[in-house]
Amino acid sequence: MEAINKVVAIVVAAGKGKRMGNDFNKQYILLKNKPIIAHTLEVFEKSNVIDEVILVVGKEEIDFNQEKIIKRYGFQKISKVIAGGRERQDSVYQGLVEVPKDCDIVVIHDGARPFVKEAMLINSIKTAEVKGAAVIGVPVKDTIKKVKDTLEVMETPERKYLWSIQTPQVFRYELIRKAYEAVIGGDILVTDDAMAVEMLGHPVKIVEGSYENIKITTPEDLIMGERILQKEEV
Ligand SMILES: Nc1ccn([C@@H]2O[C@H](COP(=O)(O)OP(=O)(O)OP(=O)(O)O)[C@@H](O)[C@H]2O)c(=O)n1
Ligand SMILES: C[C@](O)(CO)[C@H](O)COP(=O)(O)O
Repeated sequence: MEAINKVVAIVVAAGKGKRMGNDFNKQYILLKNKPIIAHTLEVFEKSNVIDEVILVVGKEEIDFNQEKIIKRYGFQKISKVIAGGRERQDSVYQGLVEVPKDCDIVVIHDGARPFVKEAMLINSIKTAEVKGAAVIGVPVKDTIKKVKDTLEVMETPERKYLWSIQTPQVFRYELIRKAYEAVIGGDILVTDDAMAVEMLGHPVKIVEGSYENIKITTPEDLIMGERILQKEEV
């Protein structure tokens, strides 16, 4: 196993938050009086295994993030705040382009997942050091069906093989850069980072995470988020 020098995190927060239904980016909604994105960045700031953070935000939100998030909460590890792209994959790619050359491991994380834990970072980084690619996930609890556009069921995959995938998703830098170079500009939309790596034919290992590592997507998730924070305070 090669020695690890530098671990860089790319936190993507350049989405529009359409499913939340507000006229502003959902990442700035307050949970316990703090913006969602600040909760997320705090975990990376305090982490012992993250050296540097690249924050990817909407083009018009760069100044806001510098002033109201980074300065306001005193984040020191954020080396760059850059503009994202149209799709999540474009935002991740913009981040990858900015990763310094001496980086060995890249940790990609959704800004909208504020309940990421240090243990998830440690375990996924350790696994990616050995395997090249590791993603956090949990076994699905519901039965999942593959359906047609008409909502007619096509098949029911065996549940024991189905996992719900979250972020962080962690990779050796050369591997994820190569995987994204192959995807960007093409027709395929990858819905997570591992999918780009899988398309290269490289194996990806799942590291078990937590059902609380939710992505804040719709208004119900805010209620769940407040509950999770309340529980953590006790
Ligand atoms: N062009 C995009 C789209 C998404 N993201 C980020 O990717 C993460 C996961 O995306 P999602 O939850 O879908 O966020 P939005 O795209 O903002 O939500 P919606 O699809 O409801 O508009 C979020 O942290 C989001 O900010 C991004 O950086 N750039
Ligand atoms: C990357 C991801 O969070 C893994 O679950 C998810 O696929 C992002 O999807 P979105 O539609 O961009 O929120």
